[in-house]
Amino acid sequence: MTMTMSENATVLVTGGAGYIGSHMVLALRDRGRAVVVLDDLSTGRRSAVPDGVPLVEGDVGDKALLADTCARHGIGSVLHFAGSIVVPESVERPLAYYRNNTVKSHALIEACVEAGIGRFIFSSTAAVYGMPDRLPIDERTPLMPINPYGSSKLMTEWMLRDAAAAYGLRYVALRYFNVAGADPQGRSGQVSRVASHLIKIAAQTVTGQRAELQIYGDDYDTPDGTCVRDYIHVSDLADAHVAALRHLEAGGASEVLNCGYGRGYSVREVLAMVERVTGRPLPMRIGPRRAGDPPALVAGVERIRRTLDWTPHHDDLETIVASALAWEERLVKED
Ligand SMILES: NC(=O)c1ccc[n+]([C@@H]2O[C@H](COP(=O)([O-])OP(=O)(O)OC[C@H]3O[C@@H](n4cnc5c(N)ncnc54)[C@H](O)[C@@H]3O)[C@@H](O)[C@H]2O)c1
Ligand SMILES: O=c1ccn([C@@H]2O[C@H](COP(=O)(O)OP(=O)(O)O[C@H]3O[C@H](CO)[C@@H](O)[C@H](O)[C@H]3O)[C@@H](O)[C@H]2O)c(=O)[nH]1
Repeated sequence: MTMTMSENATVLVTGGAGYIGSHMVLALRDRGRAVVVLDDLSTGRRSAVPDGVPLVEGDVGDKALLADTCARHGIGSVLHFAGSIVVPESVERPLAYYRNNTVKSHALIEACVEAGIGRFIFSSTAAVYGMPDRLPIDERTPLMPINPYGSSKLMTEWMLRDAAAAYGLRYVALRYFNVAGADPQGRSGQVSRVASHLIKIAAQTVTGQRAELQIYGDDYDTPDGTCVRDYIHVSDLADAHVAALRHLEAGGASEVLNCGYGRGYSVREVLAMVERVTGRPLPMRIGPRRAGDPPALVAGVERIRRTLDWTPHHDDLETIVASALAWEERLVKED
């Protein structure tokens, strides 16, 4: 397949040494695209950036570095993953979250406008919806984040909306639901030890790094009393970004799109799958509810299916869980 001019331009992936960003780099490289990573390695790892991919080690809020990087590498599109992601930490340190997620995104968007970079893809989150009472959650659902993390992301969506109107930038904001799993070829996965995500914690428990797992509440108004989430495989999520990039490169309009499968699994269902994959009981107990957990979050996916040429390939809880466990086992062996 021949590439168009815009497909020849290098893609800047901020946060490309992190969990989702590293899968993004793989997805782009697998398609022969030129990629540069900008990451301060605060939670990411140098080893997550494949050989041959330039890593600019620095801060996404550093405008001089951004201008230099964009000019030096001939950047045509920016995929913005860099940020702080731990919801309870955002409650304790809100200003740090607004600085890292909102203020630094402002610097990046401004640098793109100044450099004439017209395509931008942003990692947003289902946390912008807060506690919606109707499922599935479509993109017209009122935006009422209930924590600074969600607010910091929503403010970035708004900056993009307004910058697009004023300066002609085109963007896609993808509101991820629950991202999980690892590269099917075992090239990357979730590396951070300070994990709060259910499937990562289950994998740490299976590999003996934790004695047991706690279910945060079994008295929710859901079929089995535990919270329901829409788990999307990280490689399908990366492919959705590739589709979003193609959409923008083909001249498509700015879009805000949910990114999930449109199906929910309860915490108990996820843990039962972990037990099925390992063939062993998982040490667990019921604990109190975790503050700020909505009972159920399931993506309305009509808009993304209509807008992007995106076909998920790993829409299967067993695949998600098995790939996360395989990655965790590999991490433990390496240590
Ligand atoms: N993991 C999820 O379930 C989930 C859900 C919704 C949205 N998101 C969003 O996806 C993005 C990636 O999340 P992740 O799970 O890969 O997290 P991660 O912590 O693994 O990756 C974030 C990366 O950004 C880098 N970074 C952070 N601040 C930076 C800065 N100021 N300058 C340069 N680099 C910086 C980190 O070193 C890390 O490599 C985030 O923006 C997050 O808000 C994640
Ligand atoms: O040890 C654990 C960890 C989690 N859970 C539960 O598992 C569910 C999923 O939790 P988690 O994996 O932490 O994800 P969420 O809290 O749903 O948040 C994720 O998904 C959101 C979008 O849905 C994103 O905005 C967030 O960034 C991302 O962390 C929740 O009901 C938790 O209470 C447990 O019961 N025990």
